[in-house]
Amino acid sequence: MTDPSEFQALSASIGADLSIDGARRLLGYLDAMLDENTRINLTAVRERDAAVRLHALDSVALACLEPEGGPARPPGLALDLGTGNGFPGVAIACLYPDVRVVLMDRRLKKLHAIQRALAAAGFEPEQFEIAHMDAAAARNEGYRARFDLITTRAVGPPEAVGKLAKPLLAPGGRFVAWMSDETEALAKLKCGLELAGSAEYALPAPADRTRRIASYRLQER
Ligand SMILES: C[S@@+](CC[C@H](N)C(=O)[O-])C[C@H]1O[C@@H](n2cnc3c(N)ncnc32)[C@H](O)[C@@H]1O
Repeated sequence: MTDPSEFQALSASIGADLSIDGARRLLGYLDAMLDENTRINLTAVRERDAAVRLHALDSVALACLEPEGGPARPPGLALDLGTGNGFPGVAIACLYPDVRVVLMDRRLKKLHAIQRALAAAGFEPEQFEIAHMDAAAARNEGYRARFDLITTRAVGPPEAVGKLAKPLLAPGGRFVAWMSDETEALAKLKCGLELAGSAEYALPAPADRTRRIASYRLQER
């Protein structure tokens, strides 16, 4: 059973710098989310060791991008678009304790389950905002040009999700997408975002797979 110091070492092994407190908080959330998952379908990954790697470790890979492609400094306001089970949004809060994270999804039941898991794991509610909406409507709901960081994992192809994210990015903000190693990190997305950096990393057993994360910024004209 992976404990916080082991998880901190796993994070370091893929190039992600996570504090011991961040590791403790993230594993606490993972356990609470897996408990919620016994009642509402949040993830198909039910076994803890696999979930530690496929959800928690994969999410902290965000920090592998710094400083080139990711946030050069902790982002002020971040959005996890299509948060589902709370990953990678909750990991952003554990990597950057001063950041406020908007967890957005169109499925209310999932958002309620995330809220219960956050409370059970002892997170301060002020660090999060729960946004129940389709991301396509977010620009008209007060979220236009607001975010320093927008993450998306397992929601759709970067081209499609980038189109939803672009109007929500603040100047200088980054759109970060997770992909399998077979998916190419495109130099430009059709919506007008360009590649700022990418990283490849291997998730250890029992996950055993290579992953890629890519960061995009608004294209300069
Ligand atoms: C497969 S889950 C991914 C969950 C989590 N991000 C992860 O990496 O495990 C995809 C989630 O995206 C949400 N979603 C898909 N399209 C969306 C949209 N346009 N706006 C808001 N949420 C969306 C779905 O409701 C679902 O909860």
